[in-house]
Amino acid sequence: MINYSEYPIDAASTSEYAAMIKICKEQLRVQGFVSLKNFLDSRCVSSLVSSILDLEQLGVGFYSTERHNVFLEDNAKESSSTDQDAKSLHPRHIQLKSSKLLINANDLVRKAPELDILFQSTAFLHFIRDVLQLNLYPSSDEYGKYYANIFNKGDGLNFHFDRSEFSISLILQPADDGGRFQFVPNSREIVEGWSEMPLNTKDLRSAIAASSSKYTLEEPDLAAGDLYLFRGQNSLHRVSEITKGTRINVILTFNTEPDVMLNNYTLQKFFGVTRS
Ligand SMILES: O=C(O)CCC(=O)C(=O)O
Ligand SMILES: [Fe+2]
Repeated sequence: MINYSEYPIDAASTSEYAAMIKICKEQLRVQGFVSLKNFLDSRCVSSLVSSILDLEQLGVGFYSTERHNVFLEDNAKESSSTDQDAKSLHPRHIQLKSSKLLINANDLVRKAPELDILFQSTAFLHFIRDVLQLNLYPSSDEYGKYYANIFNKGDGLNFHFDRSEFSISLILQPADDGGRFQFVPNSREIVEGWSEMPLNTKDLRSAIAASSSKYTLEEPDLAAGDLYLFRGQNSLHRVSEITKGTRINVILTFNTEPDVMLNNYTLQKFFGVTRS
């Protein structure tokens, strides 16, 4: 399942393990992002993709479509305060659209047992603890401990800063066109200073170029089987609109406290479930 020859997460006392952790930590420190190419072997990826697509075919999953600003904050109060604010093109006032289909852990567990094995694996837990340098606990939320996101044509996750400190994601299938993961490391400050929110890659590049040269737009090549860890709180990012094919990824949820549960708002809005 895991490509242990390249990623010896099961051999924590070896120098190869130490070297791998060092590289991951350094990339995370500099960019807030690290990807591990081919973390899952191709058999495991194919099996997960077909299980997830079968579930989608059966009508399992919740399609959410929402509007949000880059800060994922409610701006209703500010935008109604003055006419000028209402006309402002400042990122805080621009509502962006995101949509995707989500299949929760409860629906995945029987069809995709590999995910559960990976999620429960102590070697994997120790590995992400070592890279993120945090005492992490696997989520015990029956819906949110892991979940698949399926992006079809027209779907995407528009520009935002995450609310959570970090995310751990497995890419199972990139889109045939579009669906690019793009991010601007440590960009919160410049984005807050923009008078106009760029809405596409070209305008984003110009807006970045107009500020200090220390900012860059990163667009890592993410392929099937890659694992990535991302600190998304201060780095503007998105999954650009899918223009061809289907993008599938799985989010694995680890928290800095044990027994964290998703709140009802998130469960209803993105998972389409209410806890019984
Ligand atoms: O799907 C991805 O690769 C990124 C997802 C993301 O940015 C998020 O869930 O906040
Ligand atoms: Fe995000």
